[in-house]
Amino acid sequence: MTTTRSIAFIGAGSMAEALIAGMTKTFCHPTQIVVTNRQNRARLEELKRTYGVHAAQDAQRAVQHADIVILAMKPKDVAEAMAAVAPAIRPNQLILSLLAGVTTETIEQLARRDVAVVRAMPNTSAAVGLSATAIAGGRFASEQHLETAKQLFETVGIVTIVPERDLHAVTGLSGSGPAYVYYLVEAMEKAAADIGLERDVAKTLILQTIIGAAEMLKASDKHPSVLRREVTSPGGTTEAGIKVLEQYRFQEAIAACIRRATARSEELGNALLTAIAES
Ligand SMILES: NC(=O)C1=CN([C@@H]2O[C@H](COP(=O)(O)OP(=O)(O)OC[C@H]3O[C@@H](n4cnc5c(N)ncnc54)[C@H](O)[C@@H]3O)[C@@H](O)[C@H]2O)C=CC1
Ligand SMILES: O=C(O)[C@@H]1CCC=N1
Repeated sequence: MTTTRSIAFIGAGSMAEALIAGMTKTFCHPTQIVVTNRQNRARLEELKRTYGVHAAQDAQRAVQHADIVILAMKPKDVAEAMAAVAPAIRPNQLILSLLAGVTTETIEQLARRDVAVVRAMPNTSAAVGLSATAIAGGRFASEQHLETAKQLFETVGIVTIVPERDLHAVTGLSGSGPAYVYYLVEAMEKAAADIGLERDVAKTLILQTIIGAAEMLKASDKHPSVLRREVTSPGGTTEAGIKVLEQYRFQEAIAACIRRATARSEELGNALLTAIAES
């Protein structure tokens, strides 16, 4: 656990909380973190009570004293947030952006100075130490900055360094990915109720099925299609079920979903650029 760094969060929503929950276990002491937010004082108090972090109303002051500034507001809110804190940003700080679709170049522009920016795309499984995070460095980010960001996100899961152009695809795949899995579980729970299984029994079985399948994927070198075939007895139940998924073009639906989420990431970045140009 590091003892030297102080970290300021701008934005105190679900992603900030997921990161705080993970980081305070191994990366830093809760008192090294200060959380700021727009308006919602009750939310700050809640995070303070739950994790022992500091909470502050004055974002500029929080940024002034931070080594690492984590941007955790929605992309549409970043221009306003950065306008408020930009005067306090120092060249030796590291700005870590979690924002979907927003490039490091845009963040540098909003910071109004040559500052190290690392763009990260974690996911909410950070809350249980299992995020799949990808990071990319901006123009002024050194290897050391990337290493610091890597260490930070490694406390909440696995980290991979990618070229920045890949981050839109990462966002559509693993940033949004937990939601796709939850959607599958929702569908399985509804189906279980329809076929008459008791809710708690179904929930336990579904959860263990998901965990078991994930562990199998991790433990074996086999392609998912091979693992699927191992479940599928000729003329059996799985074959009958999978045929229905094929009729509903399940794989096409997933591909279209990930393509659309990836495109949306680009749109979010472009919409912000348009808003900045018009302001
Ligand atoms: N939720 C997720 O699964 C993931 C989210 N992200 C990114 O993380 C960022 C945050 O997402 P969530 O936590 O889901 O959003 P959220 O809506 O839960 O939280 C955003 C927070 O920012 C605050 N905020 C808004 N304007 C502000 C301002 N001007 N100054 C300070 N704080 C301000 C809001 O009050 C809110 O507490 C987004 O940019 C998103 O793209 C990245 C990976 C995964
Ligand atoms: O839905 C979103 O825009 C954010 C980015 C990735 C996950 N949640």
